[in-house]
Amino acid sequence: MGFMGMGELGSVLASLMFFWAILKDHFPYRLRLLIEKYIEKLVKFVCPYIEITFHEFYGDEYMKRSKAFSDIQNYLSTKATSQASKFKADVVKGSKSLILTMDDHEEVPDEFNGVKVWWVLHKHVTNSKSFSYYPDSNEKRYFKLSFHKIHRELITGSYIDHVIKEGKNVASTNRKRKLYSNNPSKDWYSGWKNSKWSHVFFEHPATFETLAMETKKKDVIKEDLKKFTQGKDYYKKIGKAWKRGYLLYGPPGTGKSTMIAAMANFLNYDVYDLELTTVLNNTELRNLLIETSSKSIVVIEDIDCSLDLTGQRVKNKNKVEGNNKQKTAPIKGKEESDNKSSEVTLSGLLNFIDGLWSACGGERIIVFTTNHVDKLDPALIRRGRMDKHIEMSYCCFEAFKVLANNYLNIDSHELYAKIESLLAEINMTPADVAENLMMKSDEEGQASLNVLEYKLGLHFSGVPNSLLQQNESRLKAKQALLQATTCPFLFRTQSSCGQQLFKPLTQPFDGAFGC
Ligand SMILES: Nc1ncnc2c1ncn2[C@@H]1O[C@H](COP(=O)(O)OP(=O)(O)OP(=O)(O)O)[C@@H](O)[C@H]1O
Ligand SMILES: [Mg+2]
Repeated sequence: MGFMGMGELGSVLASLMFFWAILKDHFPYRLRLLIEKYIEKLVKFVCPYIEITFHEFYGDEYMKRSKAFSDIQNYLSTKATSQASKFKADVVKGSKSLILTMDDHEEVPDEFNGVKVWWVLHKHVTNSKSFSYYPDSNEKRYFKLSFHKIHRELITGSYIDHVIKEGKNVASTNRKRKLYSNNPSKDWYSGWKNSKWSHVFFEHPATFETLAMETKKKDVIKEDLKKFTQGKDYYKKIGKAWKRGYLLYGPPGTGKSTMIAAMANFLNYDVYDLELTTVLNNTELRNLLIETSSKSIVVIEDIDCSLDLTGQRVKNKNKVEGNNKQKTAPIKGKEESDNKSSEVTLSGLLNFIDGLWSACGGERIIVFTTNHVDKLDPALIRRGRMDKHIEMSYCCFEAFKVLANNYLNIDSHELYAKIESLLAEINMTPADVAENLMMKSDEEGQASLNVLEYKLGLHFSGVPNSLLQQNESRLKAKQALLQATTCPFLFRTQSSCGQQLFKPLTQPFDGAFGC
């Protein structure tokens, strides 16, 4: 017999209970207890279903919201949309979108390993006059899970765990991610709460799809990240802390910071942007890192600039040898006005990377970026500390195609062959290419009104200074490339407008080159 078939019996019992609730005060106390005992037995006998309740709050005065309740709520929000007919829409703080949850008393069925269960959200209103910190303490909500008693083991053993785990997953994909930056230690205890990190919501749009890089290289990185996130048991088995270090290196404008944003978006992790120049010593560093949460990327940008990592060991050695009690000041040009020098050392950083900090569990990725990989102490970047070294290099043709697709929405163009050969010849960063392909929105607006203005909108940002130092033939090649990369923009604009608003430029203007 299905659960719904039990419905009639259930309603008979419910009516019985209803009348009992009205009449019970007229019965003597002992008789009342006896009747209640038999009613309970009767219910158990005719109804082979078990019910488990999960209350929203627990505790008497200092009520705490139950984590299990919110996990179940999240889990059921995915089921409710396909199964229930009445919903409640909620804007949950820190969540990306509106969350649909089942309405009160709405029943949502679910199935697990072929076993059917039913969830209902109930509301219980009490007339209690007791004082509580919870504003709506007279209204108590709880989920009721019903299932056949022959499945007791399966449901209590694995189904509830499954619900809680899935609920947590839903919460983590729904929540808005955060970008944290470390505060100077003098501000840590100034407010009413501990504030080592301050945060904003992380809304960087970069993804691996929009990242200009060879597809193969991107796939390797994505695979590596995926393996890491799924590797909890593996890391436990081999006795290593669950962390992974990446070193991104390459010239400015090759997409190192963009790659970090793409990683964070891919993994759905928070980002901790650690500014080492404001960290005074290793203890502060440790305190900061201990407060990072699991599922996060800790980023230290431009390590070669923020710490004199190469010289640190030598300096320390000199200090010991010369018995010099003076403090080393490894950070270059830092906080002179503050009159405090940072004592963060290479070994402090290494110890943390090596796993003392990671002992507080949770999956963490640490990313270092640098423009000068050759400047770094080999001890810092040896394998095992930085598990993966990723070179971000100048724009290759494949990367150019990604950018052209992002910015101009085109997959091919007659100029592509020319661009390909030019890119093989000269070094141009993806940032340079992107700048040339980008429509400047202000000018774009005016463009629809005035063709001449529109032409100015095509004006790309001049020739970089570094070019002037290059020899003449390379300069020419670069100019030709700038010209070629800009042309698809002209062509696209013509076709998308449906009519020829303007002819492709024939005259160079403002140092730029016409097609
Ligand atoms: N590989 C890339 N894919 C897509 N866009 C890129 C790429 N590289 C650079 N860009 C564009 O150039 C801009 C600058 O790139 P980004 O800040 O990531 O460079 P960087 O390598 O971190 O430079 P720096 O070393 O100066 O910090 C980005 O906003 C992005 O629009
Ligand atoms: Mg950067």
